[in-house]
Parts: sequence; C-alpha cells; structure tokens
Amino acid sequence: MDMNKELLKEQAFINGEWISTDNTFNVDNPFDNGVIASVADCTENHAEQAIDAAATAFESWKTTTAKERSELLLSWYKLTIDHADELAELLTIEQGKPLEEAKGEILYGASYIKWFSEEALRINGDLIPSPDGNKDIQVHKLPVGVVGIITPWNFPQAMIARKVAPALAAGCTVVIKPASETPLSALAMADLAQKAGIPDGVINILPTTSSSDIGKVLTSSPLVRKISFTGSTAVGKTLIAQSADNVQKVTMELGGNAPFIVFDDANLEDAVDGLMASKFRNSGQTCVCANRVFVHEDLYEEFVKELGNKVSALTLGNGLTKGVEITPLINQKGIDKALGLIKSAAEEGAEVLVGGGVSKEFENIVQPTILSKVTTDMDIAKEEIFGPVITLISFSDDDEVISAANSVPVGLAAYAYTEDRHRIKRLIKDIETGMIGINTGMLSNEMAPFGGVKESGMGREGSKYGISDYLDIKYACIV
Ligand SMILES: NC(=O)C1=CN([C@@H]2O[C@H](COP(=O)(O)OP(=O)(O)OC[C@H]3O[C@@H](n4cnc5c(N)ncnc54)[C@H](OP(=O)(O)O)[C@@H]3O)[C@@H](O)[C@H]2O)C=CC1
Ligand SMILES: O=C(O)[C@H](O)CS(=O)(=O)O
Repeated sequence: MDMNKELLKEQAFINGEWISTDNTFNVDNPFDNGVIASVADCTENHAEQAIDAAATAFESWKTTTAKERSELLLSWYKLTIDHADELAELLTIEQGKPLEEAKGEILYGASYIKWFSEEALRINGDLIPSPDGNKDIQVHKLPVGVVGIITPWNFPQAMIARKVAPALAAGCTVVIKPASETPLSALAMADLAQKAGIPDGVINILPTTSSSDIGKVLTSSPLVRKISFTGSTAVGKTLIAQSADNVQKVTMELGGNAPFIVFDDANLEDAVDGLMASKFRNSGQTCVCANRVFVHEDLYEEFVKELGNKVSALTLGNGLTKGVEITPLINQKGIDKALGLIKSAAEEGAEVLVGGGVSKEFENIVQPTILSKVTTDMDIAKEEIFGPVITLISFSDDDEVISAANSVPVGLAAYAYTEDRHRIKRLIKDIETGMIGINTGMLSNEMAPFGGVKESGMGREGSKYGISDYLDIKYACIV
C-alpha cells in the first residue's frame, strides 16, 4: 500500500542519532503477514550506549526549568497532533487495529503529553514547621534519573506517551525497548520529539528481538534508577526480580482479568453497549477488556439475545478499510491462545452461541465469539484471553458474584451495571481491582490514575498521581 513514509524510521535512536546495526528484523502487517519494514536489531552494546547517553543527558536535563520542560512537551504534543493521521496509519499497519481506533490511540497518547506538560509546572515541595521550632523542614521533589521503559504491542504509541511524558516532565531521561512486533510507532514518536526540540540523549529507542538480554542490561545497570513496564504479569515478575539487585523503582502495568457484572436492575441496552465497547476494542487485546461477563439469571436470556444480535453484526477485515471493527490479532501466538481457550471451554461444557473459530475470509482474524454456560473453574475464566471472545457466566446474588469476581490473582479493571447506590458503594469497596467502571465499559483517560492491585502491578499512570512514580522525595533539615 502507498504509505506516507515521512515518519517511517527503521534505525535505532541513540543520543539523537539514527543508528544502523549489523542485523535487522522484519516488522510484519498482522493482516496479511506482509513485511512493512526491516528494523535495526539492537544488542546489549547498544543498550549500554543508550544508558550512557541518557545518563549524560540527565545531568543537563535535570537542570532545565519546569517551564522549559513544559514548553518542550507541549511542542511534542502539537507535532503529534499535527501528524496524527500519519501516526495512525503507521500504527494500523504494524499493529492491525482499525484506523479509527488507531487515530483514537494517537489522540489518547497525545493527551498524556499535554497533561504532563501541565503537571511539570506543579511539581511542588513543602515547607513544614519543625516540632522544636528551630529548624526549617524542607521537602524537595527531585527526578529519579535514567528510566528504563519496556512497552507492549497492543498500544504501541499510547504506552510510549503515557510513560515518557511524566518521566520527562519530572526531569528524567529514558531508554525505551518497544515490542518487537510494533517498534515503528515508538521510533516515529522519537522523531517528532527531536523535531520538537527535546535534546539529544533525553529519549533513546532500542528496537530489538533480544528483549530478554536488553531487559537484563536495563535492570542490572546502576545508572538506571527506575523500570516502567506494561505487559504480561509473567514478564513483569521477571523484571521486578531482576530490578531487585539494584533496588530500582518500578512501575508495573500488568495483566488483567476484568469482571463485567450485569445486575438484575441494570439498564440492559446500556450494559450490552458497554460490553461491546469494552470487549471488542483492539479486537479484545487490551489489559482492561471485559474478560469474564457475569449476568444475573433474571436478565440472562434477554441479555444474550440482545448481545448476539450486536456481535453477529460486527464487520471483520483490514484495519485500513473504513468501517471495519474486528481486525487480526497481533500474531499466530495470540490467535492460537484465543482458539485454544475457546476449544478447552467447549470441551469443559461451554456452549458456542456465536463465532468460535477463525474467519473463513481472513485467516488472521478470530471470529467475534460468545460462549454461554461458562464457569469460573474453566481455563478461559482464569486467563487473560486477549481476543474477541465473550464468556457468559450466570449468577444469582451479590455475595456470590463479588466472591467470583475476586477469585483471580490479578486486579486491574472491573465493570458493573446497576442503579442501586448501596450496591455501588459496596462494589467500589469490595471488588479487588485498581479501577472500576460503574455503568460504563470505558474508563481510561489522562486525568485518571490508571493501574492495578494484586498481580496486576503497582504504580499509577496519568492523573496528578502519575508523576510521583518519576520523583524522589528529599528532606532537608536546616538550622
Ligand atoms: N497489560 C497489558 O497491557 C498487556 C498484557 N499482555 C498479556 O501478555 C500476554 C502475552 O503477550 P506478549 O506480547 O507476549 O507480552 P509480553 O509481556 O511478553 O511483552 C511485553 C513487552 O515485554 C518484552 N519482553 C518480553 N520478555 C521480556 C524479558 N524477559 N525481559 C524484558 N522484556 C521482555 C516484550 O518484548 P518482545 O516484543 O520482543 O517480546 C514486549 O516489549 C498477552 O496475551 C496478554 O495476556 C500483553 C501485552 C500488554
Ligand atoms: O495496556 C493496555 O491495554 C492499555 O493500557 C489499555 S488503555 O489504557 O488503552 O485503556
């Protein structure tokens, strides 16, 4: 296809230079497996170079004023908005999601850059009256230093913006390892950052297929003071363990298994619409997708009927085609995972009401699927599906469904549809997640604290809380 190649970068970005490497790796279009780019394959040596560049740049970047950092982030934001269409096209080609969703991601990512250009101006300390009256107690907020960032393929631009913006606003510098499936969005954002005037060495990007090796360099370097990661819980645990040797700060946005609960007093149409929005965004490849759908027995049959009509009407195809809603999963591993979970659920007694396999027309697209008679002891209810598959579980009372919702080791997002304000108060308190949507299936925005509890990770991204992850508190006692 004729793609705008202005922002198509295939080299590594280290210390403001575009660097070629001895080896390269292909980036494929998930729709047709066509090769769209051949990208520099960085090694541990490149990682060391990038860390040194970030450490050197930190010595000057940390002395910039908050106003200077704010203005540079605003310039980056404006260039991102100006190039939103090209960035969206690049994102769809490397990740597969519908162009309209990709544009939404670009604007969503940009909103974090704008938000933290403003938050940079509000990094204030404290003056505290001393208990004995003869000391000055000062609290200073200082940048932690060089940050190692590892990002996933499901939101390849927004996860860059959501981590880099607060880091730079705080005065930190960054070394980024993007997902090997989707490095192009990260490289394009680095290009725009350089054009916005962000100094050499502040942002460094290491595309690679040697993620484990590069991860070890980042977590073992005494120059790297923090690791920020979004991805699977399994990899998050590996990184937390590796970061322990250096006592690095960590922000971990890990896997989820969101319960979506439809109570007997729910607005049924709203609940169906909310589930459609939550489940099928990015073809189910988000960490906050509804993963277990609990429907009160009194509503179950009517809910299934309404839902079936909407799911059956979804349009499958190439993300670049206007109107397409369901697109390929990121790779064969993701397709096999979703199909395997559907198969095991059916073998364990679930009923396939809609879909259940791969599209007959598009081999990389899993059909939007509805499984009924699912139970919480099935594998599909215990794992993050990361595919367009709805699992319907019937329930009869509040205690039962809250206990079932909490019966998993992760706790990122949850959703509930009910009008009962006493029940809402109880759900906010008792559901073990970092975030809960009440009568909505979409809760992510730059002004809210995004993050999880239990094995969904630690730290928060976005909101007034997001910048704290990139700051150290220093107490000065002055007589
Ligand atoms: N919470 C979320 O938003 C996400 C959750 N997931 C969950 O993870 C499952 C698997 O998806 P997958 O893409 O494999 O996610 P991973 O967690 O494996 O990958 C996420 C990022 O971590 C990198 N990575 C993988 N292993 C290591 C390592 N040992 N050290 C350093 N970096 C590493 C990957 O690099 P590389 O690309 O080279 O493998 C990628 O950049 C999904 O099915 C889903 O359940 C996945 C993505 C996002
Ligand atoms: O990793 C993800 O799936 C995203 O954080 C979800 S969201 O922030 O785009 O909702």
